[in-house]
Amino acid sequence: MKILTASQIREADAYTIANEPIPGIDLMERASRACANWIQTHYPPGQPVIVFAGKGNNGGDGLAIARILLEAGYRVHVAIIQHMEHASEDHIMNLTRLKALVNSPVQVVHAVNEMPAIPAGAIIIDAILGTGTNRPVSGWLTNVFHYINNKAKNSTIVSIDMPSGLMADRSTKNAPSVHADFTLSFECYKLAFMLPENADRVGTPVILPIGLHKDYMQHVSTNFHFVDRSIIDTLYLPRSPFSHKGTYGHACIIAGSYGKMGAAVLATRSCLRSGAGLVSAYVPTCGYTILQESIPEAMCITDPAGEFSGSIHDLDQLGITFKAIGIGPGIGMHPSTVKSFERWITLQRQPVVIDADALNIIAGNPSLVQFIPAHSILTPHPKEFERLFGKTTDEFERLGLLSAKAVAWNIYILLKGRFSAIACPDGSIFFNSTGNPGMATGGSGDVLTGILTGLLSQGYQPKAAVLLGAYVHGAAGDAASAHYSQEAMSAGDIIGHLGDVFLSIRESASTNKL
Ligand SMILES: NC(=O)C1=CN([C@@H]2O[C@H](COP(=O)(O)OP(=O)(O)OC[C@H]3O[C@@H](n4cnc5c(N)ncnc54)[C@H](O)[C@@H]3O)[C@@H](O)[C@H]2O)[C@@H](O)CC1
Ligand SMILES: [K+]
Repeated sequence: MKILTASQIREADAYTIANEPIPGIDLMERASRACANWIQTHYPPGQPVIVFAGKGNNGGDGLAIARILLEAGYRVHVAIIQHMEHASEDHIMNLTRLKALVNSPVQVVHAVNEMPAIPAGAIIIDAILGTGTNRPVSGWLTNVFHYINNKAKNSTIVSIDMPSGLMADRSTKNAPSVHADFTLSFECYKLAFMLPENADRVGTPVILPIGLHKDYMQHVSTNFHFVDRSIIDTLYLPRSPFSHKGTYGHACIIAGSYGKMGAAVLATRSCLRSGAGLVSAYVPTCGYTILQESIPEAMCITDPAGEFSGSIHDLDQLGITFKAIGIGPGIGMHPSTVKSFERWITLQRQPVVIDADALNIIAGNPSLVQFIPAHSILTPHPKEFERLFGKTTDEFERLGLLSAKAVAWNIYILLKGRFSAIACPDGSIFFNSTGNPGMATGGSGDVLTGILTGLLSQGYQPKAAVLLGAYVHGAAGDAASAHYSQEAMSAGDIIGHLGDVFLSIRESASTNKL
């Protein structure tokens, strides 16, 4: 799914109005009905509803939702927030329609002391500002937001299109905004929803299709995408009935050190569970028994240094042709490991997966960047990202940096998070849609490294591998949390659920082809 900017959404609205064609007021009615339906599906008519409406089209949506809910038997109170003098045309039209209803209560609020009381258990509809927000909110609106956020007990804030105060494409990290429980947003995710700085403002985003014109949506060009199932199904490569283990490549996981052999075990196991034909683990001698006993299906190559790896650079001399290599989980930062990694990276000619301490080694010696093979995949978490690329003032700036580095280094960078951001060498960014907080646990990243290496090994191109790998990793985490709970699940449980995810993708990909 494409993620559009506020101005592209305005263009999409205008294109739809002109080419469907449909009057703007009817498009607003469609959007408002989609919201009202969602509310009616989730909350019974007995609950009081308070609608806070601004003076633009977001407010117009609020007024239309109020009318539809009133007609459906809800008790609705409407407060128009006078944040500007003149109302939009469609706001005025919807106000007229609302006032035509018998006993419809409409109050105009000019100051925070005029705000209506919010009863316990109320559904608060926040339709003050939407994608038209063009500056951080200040002045008395700040107090209005504060009043709404300090809502009465058991009430729920449902923001329409955007939590008021948030800008779709710019940081409003330090500006006031409504903190929604749910944000019902039209047609597509907004960039602001993808960023951790807005997590407690957006609440749960719900995307409601409103039938914006297909031609516009197909042709509009954007750098930002949300990786949903429709993208994933097109990436999946079914295995050929005539294949053998050689078809799916020999993968190598370079991982582990004394006390961190679990990282090697997790990455190796997830690599095997992601379809590699053969998997070798390259580990220090101290990890030999651990690895062989826990994963009999994997081969094991040992580094003579003992408790850490110091001869990674000699791997190429073994005469084995690896189809894909993943390096980093648990390797540590012993000076010999650092030196050995530095030599090894200069010898690589095909895309590799680089994670954890391998990233920290590169951060400590930025001249290594020139040796990272084109289209390699780097998987930093935010701290590793900062060590590699430096600090940024907000997360929009960080996205810009992420994209610029992926272009400059000609690589894929997967920045881990709730919606992991995957930057591609062409500058585009894909946000992964799966995963949950239960995955914020030791070893989860090692599992991802193994999955990515396994996918590369069996012939996925790096872009397909990183998009599919991130999705599968998150989806297996979701399945694990459904089974064990977010608290009790561990990284190994993610591996345990990879099978369910591959089965389900295989099934829907083959159904789509019928
Ligand atoms: N155009 C269309 O056809 C549709 C628009 N829709 C709704 O229209 C919304 C966009 O409407 P508008 O473009 O009228 O904009 P908004 O309703 O978001 O904002 C209204 C006005 O508030 C003012 N404003 C901006 N920032 C402010 C700030 N920080 N403090 C105080 N005032 C500020 C601006 O003058 C802005 O035009 C969408 O979010 C969506 O809810 C939907 O009804 C779907 C269809
Ligand atoms: K809003």
